[in-house]
Amino acid sequence: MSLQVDDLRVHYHTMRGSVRALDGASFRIDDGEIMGLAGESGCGKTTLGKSLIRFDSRMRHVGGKVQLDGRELPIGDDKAMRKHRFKDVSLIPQYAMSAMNPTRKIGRMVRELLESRGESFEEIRPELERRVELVGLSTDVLERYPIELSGGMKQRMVLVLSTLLDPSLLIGDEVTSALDVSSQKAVARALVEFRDRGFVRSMIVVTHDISVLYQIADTIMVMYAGHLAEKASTDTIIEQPLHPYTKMLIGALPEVGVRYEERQLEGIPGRPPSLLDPPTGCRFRDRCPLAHDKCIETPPFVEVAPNHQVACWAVIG
Ligand SMILES: Nc1ncnc2c1ncn2[C@@H]1O[C@H](COP(=O)(O)OP(=O)(O)OP(=O)(O)O)[C@@H](O)[C@H]1O
Repeated sequence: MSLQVDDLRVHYHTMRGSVRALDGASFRIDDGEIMGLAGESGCGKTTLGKSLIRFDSRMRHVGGKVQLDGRELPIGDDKAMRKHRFKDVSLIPQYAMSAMNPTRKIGRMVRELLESRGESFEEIRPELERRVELVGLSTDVLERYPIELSGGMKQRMVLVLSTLLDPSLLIGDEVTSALDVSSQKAVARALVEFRDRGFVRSMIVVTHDISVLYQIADTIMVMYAGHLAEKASTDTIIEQPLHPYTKMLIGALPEVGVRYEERQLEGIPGRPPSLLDPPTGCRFRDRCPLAHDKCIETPPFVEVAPNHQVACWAVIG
């Protein structure tokens, strides 16, 4: 098993109080697994991804633990995490391609990054060039400035860079967003290829866009308002989702073959609760057509079939 997360709680401290962005997440990712992380904006996807690599100044590790390849990751300890970043766990943050330093040629940027980690650029260069070509770029890109590359080229370069030291886990946050469809496909293909070649053991791909996950993810985990709702194989999530919220989310995607009778769920009124003061129990209950008395208690995330977990009282009984 690659990643094991137990009861992870991450909150943001703000002037108005604690934002309970991730409130008790437990799941695992197997070796070789590409897990898509889906859910509406603000449900905590980025918080989960970031918490596995770097806390920002407002984030607090309130509880829970994370193990990668059987060893605990000191996620709340910025200094202790330093030796794991890039080598064991790597992140492609949202808007990574726009964050590339415009004043540095790409090759120089890679050199600086490697040297800051105590690695030799010259030793790694042949492998770097091989991977640059593998993602369909010419090695000339190393002599170019980021501004000279298209969005899709930059994103493939960011993928090469973030996986150069063969991390065990790669977290990609909206890596295909803001790209045209053919660039999206090229980046998605590169992600799968990198996993297949063992450049990275497992991946979390964070996106709003379930159709991207349909192409590349082995499993999909759905979040709702800081809680996990459901995790299963991609086919199961698309074709036989159990959680009412997953059904609603998938109902917005008729093109991936979802049954029409479920599309009515798209129209569920209401909005997710504020995470500053979330209700007790199931956070979806105010919008849920199946809500009943029991839902004032928080449903556990239970394995209802092999590799299929759901947190819903109407499903688990
Ligand atoms: N730095 C921060 N300070 C305070 N609250 C934050 C901060 N970052 C995120 N949040 C809050 O935490 C919750 C989860 O946000 P997060 O960005 O993890 O969601 P998300 O699902 O990734 O959303 P999106 O898809 O829009 O990126 C939201 O309520 C958000 O407002």
